[in-house]
Amino acid sequence: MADDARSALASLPPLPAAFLEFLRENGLDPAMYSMADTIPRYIRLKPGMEPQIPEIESELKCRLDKVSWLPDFYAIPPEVHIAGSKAYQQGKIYGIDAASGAAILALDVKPGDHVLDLCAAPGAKLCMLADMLGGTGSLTGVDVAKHRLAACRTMLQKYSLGDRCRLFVADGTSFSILPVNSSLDSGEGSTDLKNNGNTFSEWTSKRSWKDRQKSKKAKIAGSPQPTSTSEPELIYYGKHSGLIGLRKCDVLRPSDDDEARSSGYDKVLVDAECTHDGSIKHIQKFEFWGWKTLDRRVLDAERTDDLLHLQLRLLANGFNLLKTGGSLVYSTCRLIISSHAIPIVDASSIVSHQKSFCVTTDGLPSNSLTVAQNENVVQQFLCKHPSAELQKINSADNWPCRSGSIFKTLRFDPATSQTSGLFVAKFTKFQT
Ligand SMILES: C[S@@+](CC[C@H](N)C(=O)[O-])C[C@H]1O[C@@H](n2cnc3c(N)ncnc32)[C@H](O)[C@@H]1O
Repeated sequence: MADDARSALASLPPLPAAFLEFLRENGLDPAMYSMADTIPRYIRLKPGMEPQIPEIESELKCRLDKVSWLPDFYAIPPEVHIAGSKAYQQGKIYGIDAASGAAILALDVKPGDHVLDLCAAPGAKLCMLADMLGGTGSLTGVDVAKHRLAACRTMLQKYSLGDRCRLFVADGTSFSILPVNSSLDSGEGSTDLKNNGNTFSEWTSKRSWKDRQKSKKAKIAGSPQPTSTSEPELIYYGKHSGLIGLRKCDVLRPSDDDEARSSGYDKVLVDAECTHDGSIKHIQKFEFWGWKTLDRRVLDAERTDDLLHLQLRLLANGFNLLKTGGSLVYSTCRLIISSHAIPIVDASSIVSHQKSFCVTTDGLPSNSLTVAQNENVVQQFLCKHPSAELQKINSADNWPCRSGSIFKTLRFDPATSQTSGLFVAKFTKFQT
């Protein structure tokens, strides 16, 4: 252990034995948990705001250090808060970790793409996706938590990025609405748009009587989260999202896998739900919450295993909605925790249809739970989806990350990348 790390570890309150054991089993250095204070905070500058850097620096009272490997990203000291600043309130900057920015770049969004963000809230990545699309294509954000998705809506509007977006409260494991099909007859621009409630008219935040009744009922019933069988709820769509003038029944029609292969999304992001507790900054919060809650909130086997299955189902459904030739990026916070490793699938059974697949131990213990929760999800997914292939992330050559245990996957380690840490895998769908 380096001297810096040792002295940083000495300044930490004692970590509970169960957690130290977990770290040991996973080949993780406890010193990483003292690092959160030294990892910079990252902001992304809205394109076109570069001339305003001196003004932003003087307002935040710190230098904006350009991140050489990531366009429009700047590092600032971790203690600087941006939320109270004018630059933030006026939508010139937003906070997003550099590794998250890399996951978006990995998607390689092109003008005109139809993009799906299946776990969109609170929306930093969604905003970056909208920026990359500019005034082209379409962006669909989905999240199961309505209040979190409402925060996305606020963000899109604040940064004037919502024009081509639509936001659905829905369960991402079963969401099946495809991008707006250009063959549908849109009445946009027509003078006699019939607003009879069956077609989309311009979006308004005012809710209809029917919607208000529905949410009243939901409140009485305790506002249940959408389940895989509930209908998706559209809570926002932009002026140029292509919906205006279309019949609701056409747009909201569930699709099947065959249809998605030809008319699905060009790009899909599955930034899956994780415990969050794996990120260094989150683990540090237990210092304040009390280490006793760590067992219940992080190391609880049932909860974390449920999460693993959720990640797999989100990935599988995101892939179903991808069109042939399209790309999907799957990302999770790097260190997610389960008390039961899913058995590693025999690589030879995958090699038969995944020639590029290759497992290396990569310095991690073979029973590593971080591997179980990241690479194993990828492995299990590849086993079940013969039309999926891992893709090399070309832009990653200059990134401060390393290969994951599966060839072509990436890991951003906090210590070496100076980010909060992320696991990233990119897939493409080919014709079977
Ligand atoms: C890691 S966060 C996503 C962060 C987001 N991509 C961003 O950049 O701000 C994971 C999100 O997944 C959502 N989620 C959890 N289960 C889901 C499900 N079944 N369907 C859709 N979203 C889900 C959570 O509500 C949470 O907002």
